Amino acid sequence: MFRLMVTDLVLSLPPSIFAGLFLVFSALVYRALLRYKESSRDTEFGRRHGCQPAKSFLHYDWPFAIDIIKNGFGAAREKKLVSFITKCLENMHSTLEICLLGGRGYVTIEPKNIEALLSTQFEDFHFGARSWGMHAMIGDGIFTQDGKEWKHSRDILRRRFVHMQYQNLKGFHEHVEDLISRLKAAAPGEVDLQEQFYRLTINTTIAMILGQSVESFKGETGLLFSAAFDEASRVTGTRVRLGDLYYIYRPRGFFKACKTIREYTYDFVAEILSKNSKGDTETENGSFIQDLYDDKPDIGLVRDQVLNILIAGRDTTAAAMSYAFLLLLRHPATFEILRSEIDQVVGNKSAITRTDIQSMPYLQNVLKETLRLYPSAPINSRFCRQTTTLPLGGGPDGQSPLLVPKGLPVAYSVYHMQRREDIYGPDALSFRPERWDEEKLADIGWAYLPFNGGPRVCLGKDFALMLASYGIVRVIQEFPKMKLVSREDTPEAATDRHNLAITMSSADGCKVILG
Ligand code: HEM
Repeated sequence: MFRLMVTDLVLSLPPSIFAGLFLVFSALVYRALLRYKESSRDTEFGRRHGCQPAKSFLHYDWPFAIDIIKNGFGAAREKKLVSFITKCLENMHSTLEICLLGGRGYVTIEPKNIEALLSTQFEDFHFGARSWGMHAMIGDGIFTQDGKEWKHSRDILRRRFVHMQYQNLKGFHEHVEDLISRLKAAAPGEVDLQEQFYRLTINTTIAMILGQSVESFKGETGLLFSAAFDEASRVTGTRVRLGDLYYIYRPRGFFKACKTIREYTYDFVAEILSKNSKGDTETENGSFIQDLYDDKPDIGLVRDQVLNILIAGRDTTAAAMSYAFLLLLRHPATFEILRSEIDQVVGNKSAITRTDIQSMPYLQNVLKETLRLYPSAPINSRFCRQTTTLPLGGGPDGQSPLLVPKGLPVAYSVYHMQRREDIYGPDALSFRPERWDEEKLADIGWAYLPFNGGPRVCLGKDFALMLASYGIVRVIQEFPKMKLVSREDTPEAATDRHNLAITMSSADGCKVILG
């Protein structure tokens, strides 16, 4: 009876609908066949490369791992997402398979696998969905591009960065002294250093890229721009974490914030280009923008590239400086060693040079150790471009390769890798800058990676380390007696709450009494 009804229905359909249904059905069958063919090709590929199934799997109790998603969102609300992820990774092998909402992927904290992702098998992986979530804020630029477009952007920008590397640090002076004046105005009271460092890094990064004094950013424009930038970065961080579901998160105010920063940046770029064309540029740094424009004469594209560098440069360096102070002030003996190194090398001198910084090995160790415990980009990911393997993580001992089919995401956590006791020793969680003088860390290689490695290694590493060093030296010279507002006994306690967006920062800031 049912069969007859269906036959009647089909025969009563106009021929065009019938043809349409037939096409859809054929397409579905074709896709299923293709998937089947691909997966048998992948299995064959895995067999040839000695791949074994993953040793560890993310444990969940509810179907589709909904409990993990729910608890993860809860932890993020309480600023405890990093600790939540730490718990999930506990007692696991260094590479594990996860399956969330039916989507499979790997998470790794294994140096060899991370080296494969970022360097030795660079061509097998790309950014994938990560870039889509960033697009509304920063458009197309070095941070969102892949393949040929990325390579082109990188070549152009690298030339500018290499050039900057040989500059003395005079460009930082004005902005660091502005910071010191703001702190002096607040002394001897309480101040959140983290907020102040954000202001310092946005000013210096803008000055470096736009090549003119930041006068135009001072006052209301600068504040509006910074507030919009904060809001847009915060939302963009969550959109990036949502992968290809990024578009479902669109809180009120987000698109307005994106519009504000995009319009302001467009105007700044246009103004500089117009000044350049009249021969009116204040410093030779104006050529940063000019280089980009000469390469592709489209102000919108130059604007996007500028925003890409801003997002890469602002939060990362400010967070590193804040965590450095949090750690130093919880370890007064370490603070004292650094203070006395500063005293010996530069005394009260305020114009710090590159040579001064290079003569302070303890300061370099402090920054290295800070970025080990709190890497600014703690968790990152890549998507597989073509079916490949990861060197480790498969088989009963986790020593066999793993098959990575095309399209699969692989997340890597530098944060957790840099805290591994089997690599850094039983005191891996302690802040101990001296460890960097020990021989066993001399060949640390891919197990220390705050600036990434391989072809996409951070372009601003030298800039960031010089600025952070300069800022730390000046703040300690001026306020050698500063104290944390709430001094916890355990070094980790107060920094345990983090904002995890694209970068990580202390959710409670770095509140100090300047003394
Ligand atoms: C402590 C400070 C910093 C840290 C820890 C840091 C870390 C990183 C990391 C981990 C990446 C790789 C991201 C990825 O491929 O997924 C990266 C890329 C990048 N960084 Fe930094 N960064 C810092 C400061 C800066 C600064 C100050 C600038 C510029 C002013 C900058 C410019 C860039 C650029 C342009 C890229 C993209 C490189 C590419 O994809 O080819 N960074 N950074």
